[in-house]
Amino acid sequence: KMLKKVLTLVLVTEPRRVLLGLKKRGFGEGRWNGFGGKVEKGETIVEAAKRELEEECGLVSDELKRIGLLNFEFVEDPVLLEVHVFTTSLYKGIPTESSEMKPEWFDLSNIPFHQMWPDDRYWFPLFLKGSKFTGYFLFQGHNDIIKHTLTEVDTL
Ligand SMILES: CNc1cc(N2CCOCC2)nc(N)n1
Repeated sequence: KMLKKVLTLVLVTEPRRVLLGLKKRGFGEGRWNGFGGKVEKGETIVEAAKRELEEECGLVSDELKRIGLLNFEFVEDPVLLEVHVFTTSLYKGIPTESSEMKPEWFDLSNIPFHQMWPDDRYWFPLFLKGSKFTGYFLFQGHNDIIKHTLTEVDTL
């Protein structure tokens, strides 16, 4: 039976831009991504998403919208990652570099997919057009997707 790790991912948007952070260490180091991480004991998934957003880039948001549920498996690792994806355009604060992330705004026509997790090429277009989605990605290492499913859904 697979061990499951519940994680969060928050994408902050402005009309023609999305805020991404360059991961400075640890899992996904060197890749641009939304903000997020682990769900601690005693907090809900949304509370964890809000906490990680503030810890990683200094933004506070009261209104996170659930847009996706992604499951990641790695051939050589028994832990399944269950990533809850959120987005918001309502926030307070200025994006600020942290020990974990260096934040930068990207024009929607210039997303740095070559420097992101490879699965993002699949689901980012659904996120950008406002769809909700569920997906599964089987990785070999951290760069190769050997199998995936991705479905647009009406409700998560
Ligand atoms: C494996 N592919 C992933 C993983 C991931 N994250 C895992 C760690 O927590 C934050 C989100 N995020 C993306 N875009 N792709």
